[in-house]
Amino acid sequence: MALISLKGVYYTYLKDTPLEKEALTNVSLDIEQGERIGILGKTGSGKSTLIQLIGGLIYPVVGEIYIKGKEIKKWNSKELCKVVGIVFQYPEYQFFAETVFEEVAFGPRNVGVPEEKIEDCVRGALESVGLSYDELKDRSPFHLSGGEKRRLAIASILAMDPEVLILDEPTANLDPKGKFQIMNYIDKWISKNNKTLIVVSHDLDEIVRLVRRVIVLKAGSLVFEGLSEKLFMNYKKLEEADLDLPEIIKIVKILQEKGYPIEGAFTVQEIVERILAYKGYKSLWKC
Ligand SMILES: Nc1ncnc2c1ncn2[C@@H]1O[C@H](COP(=O)(O)OP(=O)(O)OP(=O)(O)O)[C@@H](O)[C@H]1O
Repeated sequence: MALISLKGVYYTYLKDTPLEKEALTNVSLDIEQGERIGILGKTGSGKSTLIQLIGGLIYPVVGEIYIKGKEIKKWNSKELCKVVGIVFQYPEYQFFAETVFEEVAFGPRNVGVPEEKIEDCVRGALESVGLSYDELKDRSPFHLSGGEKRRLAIASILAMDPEVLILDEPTANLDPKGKFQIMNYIDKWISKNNKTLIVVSHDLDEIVRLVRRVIVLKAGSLVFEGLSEKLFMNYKKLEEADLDLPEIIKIVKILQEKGYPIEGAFTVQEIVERILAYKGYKSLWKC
């Protein structure tokens, strides 16, 4: 039994009004415990709608969603928060507490973690994202740097120890160092705790660093599902979905168009090896 299962899901905003908009069309998807999956798609393709459905914030108009085998409408919202934790886009805009401690403590208190365990919970969550409990606990969340704010927002979800962590554009608007730190901390937390990860992005470069399996949405429909390596050689799916090609895929595309035999090469090393062999040069790695 999959941890999360979507069966023929449709979702329509403002149904039966002149502004009716079908945001998802017949989406079926299984996500297993411990899996890391990326959701790619350009703006308006239905990514946020999909994660709101998985988080039980909205319900399918047609189709069903099962979390741990139980139909999503049958879940109590607090219980579901312990299973699915969502970090929305620009989560720092939703800070409300006066101190970092209170910001992180809100979630675990809300899902019923006993008061005597809250301090450990907050400390552990902050440390998971590289923030010092002792230095920051009494500071205002609003006075942190951009990267620290984003890490704090992620910590406030980690503090609930969800089985599935969903991140919507986790590194949007961060500098390269901030992006790297966030991806690193998420990677470690997921591996150490054997959690399930769903990352939403329009940036394949970012997604493939965290996940192996990718789905691509185009105008609410699932147009690709498979390992990221497959998407790598199948870049037309990305072009079809109007997504920017990552630099490495642009190179693959040029080489393929020029007739280099790189079919089946998935890494930069494999591609270079193929070109060297084709040109009659020795391997850089095997000599
Ligand atoms: N509350 C709403 N009312 C009406 N239409 C909506 C609403 N929310 C989203 N939509 C529409 O549904 C479609 C899917 O939106 P969604 O936010 O899921 O896309 P997305 O892929 O997450 O986009 P982005 O990358 O910009 O966040 C879009 O056409 C959007 O305009």
